[in-house]
Amino acid sequence: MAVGNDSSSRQEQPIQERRWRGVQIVNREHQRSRLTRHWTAMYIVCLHILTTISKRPMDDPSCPRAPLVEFFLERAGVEPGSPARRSSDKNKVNTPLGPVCLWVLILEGVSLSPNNHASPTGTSCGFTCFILRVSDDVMKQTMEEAPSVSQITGFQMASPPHVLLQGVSEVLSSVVQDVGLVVSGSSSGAQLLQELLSAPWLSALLKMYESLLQFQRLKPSPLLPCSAGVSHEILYVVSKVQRPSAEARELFRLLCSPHMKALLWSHDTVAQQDFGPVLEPLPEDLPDDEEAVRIVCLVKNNQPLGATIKRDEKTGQIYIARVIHGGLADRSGLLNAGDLLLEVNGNPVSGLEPEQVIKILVNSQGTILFKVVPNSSQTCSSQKPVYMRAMVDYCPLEDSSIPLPAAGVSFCRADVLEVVDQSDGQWWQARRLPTSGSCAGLIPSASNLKSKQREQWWCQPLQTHTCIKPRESCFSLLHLDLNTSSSHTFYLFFLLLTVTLGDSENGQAQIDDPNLAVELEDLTMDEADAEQMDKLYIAGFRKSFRFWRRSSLRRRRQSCSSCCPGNSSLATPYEEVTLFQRPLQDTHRLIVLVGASGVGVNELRKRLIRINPHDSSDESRRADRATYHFVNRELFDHMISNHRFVEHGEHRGHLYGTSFDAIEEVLQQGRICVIDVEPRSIQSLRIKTLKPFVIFVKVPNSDKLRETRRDAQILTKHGHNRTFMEEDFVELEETSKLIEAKYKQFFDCVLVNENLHESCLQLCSIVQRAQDQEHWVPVSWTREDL
Ligand SMILES: Nc1ncnc2c1ncn2[C@@H]1O[C@H](COP(=O)(O)OP(=O)(O)OP(=O)(O)O)[C@@H](O)[C@H]1O
Repeated sequence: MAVGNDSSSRQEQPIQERRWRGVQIVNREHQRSRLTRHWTAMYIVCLHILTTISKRPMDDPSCPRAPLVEFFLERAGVEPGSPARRSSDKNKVNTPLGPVCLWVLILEGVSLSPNNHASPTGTSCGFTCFILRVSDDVMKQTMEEAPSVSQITGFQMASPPHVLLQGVSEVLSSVVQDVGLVVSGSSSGAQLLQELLSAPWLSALLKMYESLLQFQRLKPSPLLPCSAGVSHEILYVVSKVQRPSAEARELFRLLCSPHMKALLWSHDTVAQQDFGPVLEPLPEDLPDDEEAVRIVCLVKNNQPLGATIKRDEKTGQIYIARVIHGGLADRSGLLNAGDLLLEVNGNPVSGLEPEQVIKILVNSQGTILFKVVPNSSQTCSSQKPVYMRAMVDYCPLEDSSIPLPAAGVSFCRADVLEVVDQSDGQWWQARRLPTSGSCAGLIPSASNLKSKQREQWWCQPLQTHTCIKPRESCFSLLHLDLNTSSSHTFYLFFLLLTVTLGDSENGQAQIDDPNLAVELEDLTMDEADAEQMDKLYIAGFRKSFRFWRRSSLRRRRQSCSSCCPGNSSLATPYEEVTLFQRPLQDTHRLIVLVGASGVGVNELRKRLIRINPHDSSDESRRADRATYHFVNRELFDHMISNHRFVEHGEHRGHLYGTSFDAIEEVLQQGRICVIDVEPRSIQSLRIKTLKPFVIFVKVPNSDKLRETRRDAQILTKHGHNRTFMEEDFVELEETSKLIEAKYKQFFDCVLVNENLHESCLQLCSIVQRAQDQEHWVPVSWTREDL
């Protein structure tokens, strides 16, 4: 250690003597006691300063510690940059520079261990307090009783024995011993002492001491934390101002308010806490294949844990089977599928049945501690959500195979599901839209759902298949066709109804699309035949077609498509969908109306046409007359075999149909095409080029139905109109229910036809929204490659 500047005498004199040469002159008794008092006073001054400022950071330029350290080191004869300045140097404490080093250590926030080992723990606060206390005792002794060196030496004996503080006592006693030695030694340092006492640094120190004492008096506690202390300082300063400004007064008022005081106090209290747990560093020689165990602590609240477990039947070990997206376990980010579960709340779980583990979990209160071995092959699953339209209904509570019924998501047909995880082949994780919470749930995967449906189908009691027609009726149908094939009266009836909407007749409805089309009906056949047919049949075609539909629907009421595993809902339990909004330059979406016969589909469509604002145009005139295409039987058959009909049928020997070509033609003209079809035809219309928007016209409740249709006319099975009877209402309600039950998954919108006028306005608005707003459509309609 380099000490002092006196290089010439350094060789001969012991370090101790050189260090304390300034006090070696004092050898008389009175001088000794005076000296002792002064040194003690200096100690007290310094220790007060240290106590006050020891909480301030060393690199704070406003902190007086740095110059203080410099000062003490200089006085001690330590050269700048010498090892003595490194406070963490353990060996410096017991050297003759002990007191200086002690100060330096304290100044730099270093505490001493009982073995005088300096360690940079930064917890010197209590330590300096102790010194202050001891120093007060010392001051009392020295100033009032003028104690001798030996008395001072003895203070450490009087101090409370405290193992942690012994090191401090020893250091202090060594200082006193040093002083005692130099005092008893022969020296002529009176002059030096005088210089020392009259030195400007000492007066500066005393001034600091006084200021600090004043500051100390302002503070409620010697360890007042920072911001509260600053606030007190400000208050003190403001209170001394003669004529405080309005801002100063406001500041004073604010700082005096109990809320602000409490806030600052809370801040300081929290800021002083050391919240981070100090963990042992990992041993460096840890083998690479060492299994790291993770301790996961979750606080149980009202929501479920959001994870399922499984047992490896071979090893008996319990694994996390899946973590539910958005659930408690998922949000913690600490539990993953495939993690090996070792303990739950200290209970080893290996070998237990999953039910037993669940019991432990259920019985746990508050905090649950898991000990897991993380799944090393865990791949970060960042699956993009996929949106699926449910084509079937599902209720987890009725499904005994679901791993966690409480985590199951129930859904009905037409619901859109946000599928967030498909990593498990059997159980996906999804949210039903619009979602109410962030937590996903379990739904059966498509393959799982299909196999469930198949199982269900096989379990059903054997039923007569109404879909299989007796041979006889097939022949009779054929007979009919053959009968009529010889004549020219085989007609293809293109029924296309398209409307242009705008100001309604009474000005209540408006759709600003001039392209919304009118009813379009064309007749194509030989001029002469066409003229003849026009006279004979046009008035009846529409009615006949409706009648055919009506009777065919009745025949199919007992459809067995639901009991056949090959039907569409079994083939695709989910349909992937995406949000789609028609680009302005694209053709309009086809509007499809479906509903039970007699519910008012025809009436609504007709009214839709009538509120067409372009009444001066050709289109409105054409709206009043049907347009038919007449073709010969050969072409009709050809079109059937090429699936060019949306639907086709026969009534009284005539063949009718609605063709795709005609629909596309209307759409290509930039018009909106509105058609009404049998519900079973919806599926054939669901193609990319048409992008149909399906509106289900539903019956109102029983009372309203009977009330509103009191004067309405219904088409009977004999083909004539009459007022509604009770049996018609019953049939209408039943059919409506059946259609909804069977085709709900295809409906984009449901319109309850209660009040005719209001329903019509609603329909206008729905048609407009279908064209202008975003809706879920099958992804296949939006993909370029398909
Ligand atoms: N909301 C309503 N209030 C009162 N009467 C209505 C309402 N909707 C329709 N009607 C009347 O009910 C009768 C049957 O309506 P419409 O002919 O439109 O039925 P439909 O569904 O087209 O049946 P079909 O296909 O068998 O012709 C008509 O007289 C019609 O005016």
